[in-house]
Order: sequence, then C-alpha cells, then structure tokens
Amino acid sequence: MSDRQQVTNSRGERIAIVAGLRTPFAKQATAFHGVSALDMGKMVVNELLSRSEIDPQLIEQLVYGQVVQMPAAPNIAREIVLGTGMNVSTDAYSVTRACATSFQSAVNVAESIMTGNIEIGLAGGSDSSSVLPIGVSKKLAHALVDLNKARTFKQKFAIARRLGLKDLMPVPPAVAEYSTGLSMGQTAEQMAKTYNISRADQDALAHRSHTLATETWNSGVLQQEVMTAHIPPYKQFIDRDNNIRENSVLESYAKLRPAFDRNHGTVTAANSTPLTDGASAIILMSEGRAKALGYQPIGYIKSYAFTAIDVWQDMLMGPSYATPLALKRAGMELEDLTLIEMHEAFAAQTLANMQMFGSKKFAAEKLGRNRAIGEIDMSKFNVLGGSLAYGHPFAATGTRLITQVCNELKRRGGGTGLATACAAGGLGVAMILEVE
Ligand SMILES: CC(=O)SCCNC(=O)CCNC(=O)[C@H](O)C(C)(C)COP(=O)(O)OP(=O)(O)OC[C@H]1O[C@@H](n2cnc3c(N)ncnc32)[C@H](O)[C@@H]1OP(=O)(O)O
Repeated sequence: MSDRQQVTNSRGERIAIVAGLRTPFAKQATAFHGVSALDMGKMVVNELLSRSEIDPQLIEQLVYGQVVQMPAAPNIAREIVLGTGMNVSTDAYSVTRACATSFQSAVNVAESIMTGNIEIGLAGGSDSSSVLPIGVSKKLAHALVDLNKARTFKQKFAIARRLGLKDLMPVPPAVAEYSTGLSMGQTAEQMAKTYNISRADQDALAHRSHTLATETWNSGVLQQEVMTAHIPPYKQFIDRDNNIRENSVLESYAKLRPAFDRNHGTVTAANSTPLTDGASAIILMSEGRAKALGYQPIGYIKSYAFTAIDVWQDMLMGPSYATPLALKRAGMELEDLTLIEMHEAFAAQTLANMQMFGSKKFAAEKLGRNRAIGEIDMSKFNVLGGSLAYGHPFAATGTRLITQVCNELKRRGGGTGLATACAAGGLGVAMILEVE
C-alpha cells in the first residue's frame, strides 16, 4: 500500500471546503443556558445555508455529531435536517469520536464524495454543557425498573426501602474516561508531571492564547466565520465568544488553586479549557461541483489520519501520533507547513505534545522514525489563539479548527495548514488543509 493518501474522487477532483461557520462559543450556563446542542446545531446549519446561498435541495448528506448525547434526539444529524429548511430526503446520520467528533463528520462526508456516492454534503458538531442528560444513581435506576414490575404495595414498599437519600441525588455526566474513571483534568495533571511542565509555562501558554484571541476578535476577521446567535425567545443574542479574557494579566493566573490535584497540581481553571456551549459546520463538495456552482472554496483536504493509544497514562497525546501520519500521507514534513493549529484541551497537554514533536527519542521509540516530527515554529503555531481562550464545545471544535485554518491561510496568501487534536479514549486526529 502506498504511504500517500489520495483525497480525490474518481475524476481526480479534490475535496473542497466551500464554507464554514460557527456560533460564538459560550461558557457553561451563560449565553446558551437552556439552549440544547440540537438547537445550536440547527442555528448554525440554517445560517450557513443562508450565507452560502446554496439551494438546500442540493445537499445530499449531513453528518453531524455531539459528545454529550441528548437521549431524546440520539440522531442529532437527522433532527437538524428535519428542523431546518433542508430537503427531507437528505441522508443524515450522527457520529461520535469525543473531541475529534467533527473531524470525523468532515471525513465521513469527504469519503462519501471520494467514493462518488455524493457530490455535496454538510458536516459539523455541536455540544451543550448547559443542557445535560442528568441521570440517576445506579441504585435508583435499578429500583425504578423493579418498581415498574412490582404488583403489590408491599413489594413496592420493600423496593423503596432499599434506597438511601444519596441514591436520590441527580447524577450529571462526567468529563471522564469510562474505562479508567480518570477525568480529562487528571490526565492533564499526569502529563504535566510526566513531561515536567511547569505551572509558569502552562499559564504563559494560556495567557498567549487569550491575548491572541482578543487581538483576532478586535481585528474583525472572525465575523466571517462566527454568526450572531439569537437566543430563544429572541430577546438576547451573543455575537462574540465569551470565555476570552480581553484583559488577560499573567500575574493573576498564578493566584488560582489547582483544579484537579488540590495539593500537588498545576492544572487550574485558567490553563484548562472551560466547559463550553457551541456549534459549528462546514459545506464540502467535489472540486468540480464547487466550480460548476460558482463557489470559490476556502480550502481543500490534502490528507488526514486518526490514531489511538492506551488510556491509563498521558492519553491526550493524539497530535504527536496523528500528525506524522497525516504528514506522511501528504508527502510533507512539519517544516513545509504554513500554519500549525493544535487543539488546546489543557496547556499541559498542548505543551507535552509540543515537546514530543521535537523529541528524537519519542520519534524513535513510539513512532519508529529516525528523526523527530519537528520543532514547532511559534510564529506558525495557534496564531489566532486556541481552545484555551475560545473554549471547547467538544463536538464543535473540529470544524471550528478546519474553518479557522483555511480562512487564516487564505489571508496569508495560501499554503498548507495542520489542524490536530487529542480526544478522550486515547484518540488523535490530524488533517492537512491546502489553500490557494
Ligand atoms: C480532548 C479534550 O479536549 S479533553 C478536555 C475536555 N474538557 C474538560 O475536561 C473541561 C475542563 N475544565 C473544567 O472542568 C472546568 O473549566 C474547571 C474545573 C477547570 C474550572 O471550572 P470552574 O471552577 O467552574 O471555573 P471558573 O470559570 O469558575 O473559574 C474559576 C476561577 O478562575 C478564574 N479564572 C479562570 N480563568 C482565568 C484566567 N485566565 N485568568 C485569571 N483568572 C481566571 C475565574 O475568574 C474564577 O475565579 P472566581 O472563582 O474568583 O470567580
């Protein structure tokens, strides 16, 4: 099998990203409090269809995802088709790949175009950390099923007596690994310790992210890719990400207590992504169809790769595994890239990956390469700020990164850009985008 990846359809046409859009990202329980992932998904898809002036009848497939599931609407993609002005016969299904979810939806649509099954599709993801599927304890769930089966009052009373007060408490979903029970923050703590990443370096990266994101918003370029979201019942709206600290002061970071290891930790609220609400989407087409319809694509997918490692130790290393594979598939080296965009789940996780990009030892032992992936040139790295500042609605981050990289490449006169992310489950993704 060739190392190179051919991201084209059978006519040799590339996979074009024609447009991308997102809602502003809002911290948990703020602007989007009470607005579900589905409602945010519908908002962004509606606005994207309208801004791109595409006839919705032309969209053959919608692949969409969410990480925190809505039990009432398990196939969010289909609900978006039915709840927007789309053609009811548009095929729609949902995917989940933790924080890499909308990379997966983008790849699924791209692969449908590559096989010739479709010419035009829509991909994206949405997550709400404010409208959550609050559950019940295992004991209460068990008792409720038994109560349903019980016939007599005596049987029902005996079941109810099995429950203590704490069994009645609601249980929110955990941002934790199912198989280890470790939260993402605890994994970031592991990584800070394994790779000797200081609190000062973590705080400095977070400060950089907030400073660059503020400059980016103030420059006016994000209006192109971020919509104004009107919040039902439409008395309020949000038109700018609200996690970004516009007057970020590095000294104030040092005052915060660690969030996940109170006594010995270095990971704090300031150097972690916050729990966030938001949605994003992109439109993909075969190059030929895009041209025929008169679209000027914002970018093309050159290569992509998904990888997986074990989950017990330092599992948020996805970029260090997926990036070399995507580069190899594109026939490129890190230094050939114009931009490098890495999802900042935590500053510790980002810095650990950056360190391993430059490590010959890591390359030899983990990747079987005789040279490091490459030192990261900071003038190319997360140049508009990253997830630490923008926030991270899990399933929406992938298509945010893809759109942001393409638009920034365009502003720089073209080139190639990497968008890469870690994800729960030890997963990693990297995608190389090219812009003319
Ligand atoms: C693959 C992946 O992406 S894995 C990542 C998945 N995502 C996660 O796991 C989410 C991780 N984040 C979290 O769980 C939460 O954001 C936490 C636990 C870190 C923090 O939660 P909270 O304590 O609710 O954060 P909150 O926003 O209230 O901030 C706490 C304090 O820090 C302060 N703070 C936050 N950021 C900054 C900053 N940049 N500078 C100065 N102070 C700050 C806040 O003002 C607040 O101060 P206050 O208590 O005086 O009001």
